[in-house]
Amino acid sequence: MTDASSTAPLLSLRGIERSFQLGQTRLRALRGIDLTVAAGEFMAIWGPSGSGKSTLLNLLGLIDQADQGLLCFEGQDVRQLSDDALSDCRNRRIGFVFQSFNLIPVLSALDNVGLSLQVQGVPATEVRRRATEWLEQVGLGDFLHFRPDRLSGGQRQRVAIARALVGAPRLLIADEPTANLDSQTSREVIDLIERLNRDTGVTCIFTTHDPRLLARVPRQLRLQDGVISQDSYQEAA
Ligand SMILES: Nc1ncnc2c1ncn2[C@@H]1O[C@H](COP(=O)(O)OP(=O)(O)OP(=O)(O)O)[C@@H](O)[C@H]1O
Repeated sequence: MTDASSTAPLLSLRGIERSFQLGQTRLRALRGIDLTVAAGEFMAIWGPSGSGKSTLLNLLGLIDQADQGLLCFEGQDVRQLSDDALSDCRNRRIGFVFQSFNLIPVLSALDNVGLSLQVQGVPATEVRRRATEWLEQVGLGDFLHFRPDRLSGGQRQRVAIARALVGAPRLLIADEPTANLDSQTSREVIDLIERLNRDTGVTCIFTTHDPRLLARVPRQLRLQDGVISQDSYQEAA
């Protein structure tokens, strides 16, 4: 990352376009997105099915690249990064949570959370210490040795959140983290993400279909037909 990273917003998007070719037609999933996200924000992206939420989240998580426009992560234009630098940025600075949890079924909660640190060559005692600490943070201190099939959906998502944050990323990206959970558990998961955002300062961005989950979220970005139709920050300004 460049020297600009200390003062720049975490994410800055200008004129972002993303299209997909479907047979003869070109589908414009994002049609000119301008967005600035400061470090430490907690933001929900919501809106109808097909409005471009996942497409935008994939760009913010550096999983996908725009066809047009400028996207800077910590002040760095991501188009200027080599594939290796982009992967390194994604692996070290961004944690991901998915709607279907994506835990490894044969590993305990502790090993699921510690795996990425182990792969990075962190010593085993340190891996264990940090994974235990994170599982305690998400309220699963009594479930360290449970495999995913012995955990409820809400508990699995908590393991996934611990796994996403154990490497101390700058950004947590969660694509519909509550889609497979009942409404009470969904609220608990969003409350947990909100507390972790407050306590650790990690920037958190998640997508949802469910407007009932927005009450605790300071910034709400509504997408419709590939454009931002509402941004609660701009309305408040
Ligand atoms: N890889 C792809 N190939 C072709 N079309 C795609 C692809 N990804 C997304 N699209 C299209 O782009 C548009 C936006 O999709 P996206 O998944 O971002 O919407 P969404 O708001 O996340 O929808 P949902 O709430 O149903 O998940 C949709 O019309 C979708 O069909």
